[in-house]
Amino acid sequence: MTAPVEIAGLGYAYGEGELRRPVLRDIALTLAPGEIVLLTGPSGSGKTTLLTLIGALRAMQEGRCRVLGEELLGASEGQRVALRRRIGFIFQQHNLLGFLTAQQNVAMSIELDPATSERARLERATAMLAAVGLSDRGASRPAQLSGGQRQRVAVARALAGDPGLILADEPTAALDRQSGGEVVRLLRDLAKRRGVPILLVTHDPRILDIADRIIAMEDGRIVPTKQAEAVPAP
Ligand SMILES: Nc1ncnc2c1ncn2[C@@H]1O[C@H](COP(=O)(O)OP(=O)(O)OP(=O)(O)O)[C@@H](O)[C@H]1O
Repeated sequence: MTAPVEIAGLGYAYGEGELRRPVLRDIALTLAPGEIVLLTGPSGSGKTTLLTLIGALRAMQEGRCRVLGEELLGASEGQRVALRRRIGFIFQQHNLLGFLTAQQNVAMSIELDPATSERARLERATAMLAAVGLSDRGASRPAQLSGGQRQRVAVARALAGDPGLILADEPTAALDRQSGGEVVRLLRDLAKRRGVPILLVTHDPRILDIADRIIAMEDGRIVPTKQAEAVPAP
């Protein structure tokens, strides 16, 4: 069986001609089913760019990147859009729609196939909100919720589509310790119960302990982490 994410020799540059600036070089990374990998590193080291490439949010330039069985190098926009529907995205800015209720925001990510009635979608959204501890807030709009509650709605939305992979960019940065801990526990449960791998960009030292593996980036490359260096030889 192939891994949910397999990357080799990935490179990426912004700009063209004289303005061309490489920001990712020779990246290799594999995620196993259910694995939680934290991606750390200084600002500007390329973490978000890597996340958006894996999430098929931008077109690949160089190397191999196979995500949920799809090769992204040379993939069409249509193929990338189809793949994005199979990925749950959680960003620091939760990107909830302000004019929709929490329940409607979550229901949005449930595939619009003809077999799923609107009622079934809303019921599933309600169940997902209950799973993140917000069963009584389905009718609230984002502005009526706390930062932690909004981020939990974003988690419910990312999970509602039954994703094969979760990509999260600083999901706890704006949260206090308790809310951040809750969000992280929800993600860990999902990874372990359903075998969904999670790649999570973070600067938040409070959540390092959920990781199966921590990788660090520096200047566009993956570098050995202190933790890995600290592991004694067998
Ligand atoms: N759209 C863009 N056009 C040109 N350069 C960009 C663009 N987006 C990012 N960059 C540059 O690419 C480099 C990597 O940025 P990226 O956002 O991937 O880093 P990061 O590690 O996620 O940083 P941070 O931790 O601050 O979010 C930075 O030097 C950044 O200025």
